[in-house]
Amino acid sequence: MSAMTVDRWLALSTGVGGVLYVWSKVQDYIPASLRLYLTTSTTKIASYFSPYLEITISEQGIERFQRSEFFITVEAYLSEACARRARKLKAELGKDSKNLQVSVDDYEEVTDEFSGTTLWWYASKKQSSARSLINLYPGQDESRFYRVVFHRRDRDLIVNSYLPFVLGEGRAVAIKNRQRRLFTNNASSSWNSYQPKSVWSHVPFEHPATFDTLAMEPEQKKAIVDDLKAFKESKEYYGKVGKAWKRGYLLYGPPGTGKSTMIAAMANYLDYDVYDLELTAVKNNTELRKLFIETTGKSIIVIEDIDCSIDLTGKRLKGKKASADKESDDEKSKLPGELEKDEATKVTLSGLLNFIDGLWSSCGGERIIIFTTNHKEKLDPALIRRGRMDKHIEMSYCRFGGFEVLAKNYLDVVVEHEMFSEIRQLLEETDMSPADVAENLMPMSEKKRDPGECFRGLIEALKKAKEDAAAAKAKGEEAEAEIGKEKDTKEDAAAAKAKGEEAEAEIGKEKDTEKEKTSD
Ligand SMILES: Nc1ncnc2c1ncn2[C@@H]1O[C@H](COP(=O)(O)OP(=O)(O)OP(=O)(O)O)[C@@H](O)[C@H]1O
Ligand SMILES: [Mg+2]
Repeated sequence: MSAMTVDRWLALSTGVGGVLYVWSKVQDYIPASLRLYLTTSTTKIASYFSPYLEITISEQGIERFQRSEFFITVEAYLSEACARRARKLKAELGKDSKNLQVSVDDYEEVTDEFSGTTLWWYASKKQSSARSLINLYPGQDESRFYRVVFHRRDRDLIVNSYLPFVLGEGRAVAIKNRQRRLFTNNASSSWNSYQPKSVWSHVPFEHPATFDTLAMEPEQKKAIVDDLKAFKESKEYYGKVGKAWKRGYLLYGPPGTGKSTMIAAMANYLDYDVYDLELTAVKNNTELRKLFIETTGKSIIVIEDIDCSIDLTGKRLKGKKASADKESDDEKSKLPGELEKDEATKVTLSGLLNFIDGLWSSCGGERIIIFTTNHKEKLDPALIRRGRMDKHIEMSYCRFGGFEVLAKNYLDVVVEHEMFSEIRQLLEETDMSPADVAENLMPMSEKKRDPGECFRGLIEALKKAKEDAAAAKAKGEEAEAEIGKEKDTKEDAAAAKAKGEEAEAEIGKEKDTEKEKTSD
């Protein structure tokens, strides 16, 4: 069948393009009952004679006021794959309100090819059957849809291969075009049961950190990037071995060593959203589960300072048990409000473990979970064992490798500077966080952006930090010696006391023997 004949068929039988446009204009002047009759009758007659089938994808999602994911995906697919062939396009402000997104306009027909078959897509809208008196949003009364038309003989091909293909491609385009987001959990008092997504609020994620700007020893950095790359590309592998497609990282180290910066760099590298989970705002395990279920794939879920967020250590929990009696005495002295507060805060270690393993498996994949802590030793081993936290990354003080990155970032110094050898030496001997080193390399005024000046300042700061550390160490040793001395004195006193008691007992015994003798 020639393209002309097909077009005529389509115009006659399915009412595409211009026909629909004219219909949309005149239908408001026709009484509703007649309009319905005309629509259904023409559709019935047309479909009886037509060798073509059509599939409609409606914009209305399952939830009220929610757009169907399939509709959004088709929109993304068409704007990428077919918009070039359309003559009528529409432009909207896309992500971060900076980019223009161009898509196919309503009533404009575009063709697509798949496995040697031609299909026709067009977008249109129909009046919603339930008209309301008050419209809160523009266009609320209209329901938009996409319709694809194809020959009957291609039914299986379209349903089983083409539509899944459109779904896959559309998702990839939607992810590429989306504005990445940083989510934070809302307090449960503000959750809305009609809007499941209300458990998280979000802002655009625009952290500029990348692995290029992260100060770290190059080999360690490369190992992390390789690990992330392998994870991203291992969908099939995870499926083959029967594991959920997720990975856990524990970032530990002193303050200011770049743990939060590393998370931002990871998100930028993987092109993922970030869910920053504030555990102290979560009342119990049920809330935790709900929060998790509302996260999407291609995301990093972060719990910062895990040791401070929740009482997680086995030791502390055991200690709690032992002192249960004492606690119940304490509770008596608590105010009613305080008791309620304790009752409400019930996220437990096992709840958190379920959050990490149990639900992961049933909620789709491509998620990374990251815990950060300043004190790895305080964490329960169950929480950070391999399989839960697959990779433990130590973020440590700045050494020369990290410094070189900072010198390049902050001062554009890429070649060896005369002061580098002294800085290298000092960095090996002194523990200074990358945050502090960076502070010294960041001149506040444009005029002072002289590398030599900044490096001199850094050397001074490093020397001072070294002296301070030595002084603190000396003080610590002194204090230890003092404690040792006290200990010795105490031990001596205890020994003398014991000796005295022994001697007394001896004298007592002797006296008793003498008494026995005189009584004999
Ligand atoms: N390794 C690093 N590379 C680049 N910049 C860093 C690095 N570490 C720290 N910084 C700088 O110092 C600042 C603080 O770092 P960051 O918040 O990542 O530290 P942190 O380890 O998360 O600290 P905390 O334990 O207090 O949360 C950042 O804004 C960043 O500019
Ligand atoms: Mg941090």
